[in-house]
Amino acid sequence: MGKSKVDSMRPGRLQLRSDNRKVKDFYIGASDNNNNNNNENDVKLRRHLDGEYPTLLPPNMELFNNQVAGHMQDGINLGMIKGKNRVYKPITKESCGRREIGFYEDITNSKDPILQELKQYVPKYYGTEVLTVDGKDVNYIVLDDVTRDFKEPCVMDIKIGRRTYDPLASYEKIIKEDQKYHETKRDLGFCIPGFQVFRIANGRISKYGKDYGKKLNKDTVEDAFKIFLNANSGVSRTLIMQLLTSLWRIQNWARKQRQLRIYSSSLLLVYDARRLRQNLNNQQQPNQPPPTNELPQQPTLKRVNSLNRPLSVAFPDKSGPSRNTFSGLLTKDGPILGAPASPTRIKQFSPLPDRKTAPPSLKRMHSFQNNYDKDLQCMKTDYVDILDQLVNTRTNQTWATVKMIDFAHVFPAENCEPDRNFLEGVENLVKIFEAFLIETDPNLNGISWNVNGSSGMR
Ligand SMILES: Nc1ncnc2c1ncn2[C@@H]1O[C@H](COP(=O)(O)OP(=O)(O)OP(=O)(O)O)[C@@H](O)[C@H]1O
Ligand SMILES: O=P(O)(O)O[C@@H]1[C@H](O)[C@H](O)[C@@H](OP(=O)(O)O)[C@H](OP(=O)(O)O)[C@H]1O
Repeated sequence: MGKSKVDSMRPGRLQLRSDNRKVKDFYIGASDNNNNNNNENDVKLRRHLDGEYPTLLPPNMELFNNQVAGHMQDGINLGMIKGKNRVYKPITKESCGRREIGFYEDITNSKDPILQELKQYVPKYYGTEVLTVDGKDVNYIVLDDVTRDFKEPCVMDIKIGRRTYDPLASYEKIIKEDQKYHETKRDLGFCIPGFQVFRIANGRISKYGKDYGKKLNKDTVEDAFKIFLNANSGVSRTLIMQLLTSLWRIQNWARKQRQLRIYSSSLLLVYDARRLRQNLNNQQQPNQPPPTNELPQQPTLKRVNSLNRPLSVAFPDKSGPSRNTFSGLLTKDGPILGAPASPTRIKQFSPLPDRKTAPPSLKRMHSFQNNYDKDLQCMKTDYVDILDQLVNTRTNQTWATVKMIDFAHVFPAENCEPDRNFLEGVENLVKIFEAFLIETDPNLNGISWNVNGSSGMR
């Protein structure tokens, strides 16, 4: 397929345009296909490993610690940089940069409903910016940091597709790509180039790189997911359900879309281990009676942790479309997405106290004024607590989500078929997470996950 054919514009189709903001001076990494200066790179790498190659970044910028895959800042390649709440992705290959910028700008401006829906599944795009790094001007794509709200961000990069090269790939590139992550790509249509997890037990971070991912196969991949989900500290069906809800939406979109071919892009699974820890702690202490010195009938917040309640209690994704909320109906072909559900709260509230049926403590008589002030103070504290939790409920309801990233190899479709290469990977991923949900449903078969991540009978 010729380049002009691939890049040609079609009415009503995604148009991949060239970027008119020129990069002043490309910083070419060692992994660039056109790059032959290996000696120079070896020297740079050695200097970097010896600590002699500090990266000079613009003020208020730092290397992005939560990057789990892709080209990393290592003295040879440029990696992701972080500014306030945003990440900066360097453009090191002109064609990849042009396609990725074209992709983000097209979905930003498009009126096509499919592309508009897609916006909800990708990080918000803030255009491009030239930054001076190590004395060189580099063009960066600026995106919302998907981990920005998380205290202990657990991040997994899952590269989608059995085929991870685009229609313009050279023969060498095709061979190189086909040899990597061979088993998981062949059997599952995706691979795991990297992930990081904050351990619930000790708060320490563990990072798993591409060497780990390249050894995985269809059986061991489950262990990788269980490590990522912190399964050895307990199973949070809330966590699985939140991730699955995002995955279902992406799957639903991928089943509908006909205009794009998405090669070598990733799904980024993210969650906050801090919130998982709270969730697991609450699960361990369900329905604890209130301390005896508390007012009876005090307004209480009951956290509903169990996912045994109807699946219609979907977890709305902050960025998710209300149109595509999970209807609660799960068929053999997957979930049915339906009309907007009424806003769902993870927490449920018991009725406010009926102060007319006042508890004994309210009837103390020695000083009306004294009692009144204390009671008022007590009520205020109660309501501040409720308000606080209500606010948190509204703003931080979702603490796990999935975003689509890396669009350097997106091409317009040449026929009206779905993108089977992309869809197949997403569907297999969904199946794995659905199986986790079923495996851990105490009402269905009483199976729980044991410490090393595999499942076993209780
Ligand atoms: N918007 C984002 N928010 C948070 N982290 C992100 C975001 N985009 C990318 N990342 C992090 O950076 C990593 C690399 O991103 P990306 O795949 O876009 O880069 P890349 O260098 O093109 O990768 P590759 O070498 O696979 O082509 C991801 O695995 C993820 O950890
Ligand atoms: O997971 P790995 O083993 O790091 O493999 C890399 C990964 O496939 C990247 O997507 C690719 O960059 P592009 O998407 O830009 O092609 C890079 O190609 P490269 O070596 O040609 O940079 C590969 O090396």
